[in-house]
Amino acid sequence: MKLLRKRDIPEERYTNAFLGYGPEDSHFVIELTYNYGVDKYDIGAGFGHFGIAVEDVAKTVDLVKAKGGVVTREPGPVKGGKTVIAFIEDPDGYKYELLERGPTPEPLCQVMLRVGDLDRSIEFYEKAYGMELLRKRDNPDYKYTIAMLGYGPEDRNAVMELTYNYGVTEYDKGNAYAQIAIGTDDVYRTAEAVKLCGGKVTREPGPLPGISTKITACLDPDGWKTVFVDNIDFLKELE
Ligand SMILES: C[C@@H](O)C(=O)SC[C@H](NC(=O)CC[C@H](N)C(=O)O)C(=O)NCC(=O)O
Repeated sequence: MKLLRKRDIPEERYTNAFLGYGPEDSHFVIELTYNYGVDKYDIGAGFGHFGIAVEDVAKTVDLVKAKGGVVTREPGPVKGGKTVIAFIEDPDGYKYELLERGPTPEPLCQVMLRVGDLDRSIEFYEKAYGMELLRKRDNPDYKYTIAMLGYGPEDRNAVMELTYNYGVTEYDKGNAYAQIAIGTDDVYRTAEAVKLCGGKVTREPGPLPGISTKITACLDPDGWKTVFVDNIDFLKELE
């Protein structure tokens, strides 16, 4: 990944770094936050991983190992499937799944979150967030079902991978993973849609003090947070 932007907000005692495979106005990126003086977080059990598509998982794993990175699952076909995967862990314990695929404009391709009722989540992500259910796959041998949802095909866009483990309805979310951010043309309408679908709006829509970017924040049925950011305001912020 490339470091795209770093900003220090001393008055709020944190520093952000934005990393990804392409510019923030057209790519999914990871926002890492350092809160002054805090060097450890609890990742919890609900957050799964970020997915990165690579053309050769084994070669990537060798590179990760050569740089002293931690590999928690060696390359090989996913249990119950064919896709070659591996898992690596960053220095804070966040997991990254490497997925073997052809070339893609969006290598940073997934956020996996565990949910307690897959159909409830699918309905919410479709109706409140306007995502499309791209595929759903049950893996009875390993007692889980996944649903991929997003705004475009998986081979060219970052998607949400929601995982339901049979019989598990709740997860400890820890205090490390914060949120995904999604662009919207109208934060007010988005907040309305979320409320109509039974989601909880935790930050009413409106401009942020100081920078005037309009945002709204909400929780999905499992309590996973999403921040919606006005598309035009966001582009101005990047200027
Ligand atoms: C290719 C795509 O389908 C996957 O990579 S699925 C990855 C798979 N997911 C799970 O097992 C989810 C259920 C699990 N109990 C959880 O909550 O994480 C996976 O991680 N497989 C591991 C493996 O070694 O194959």
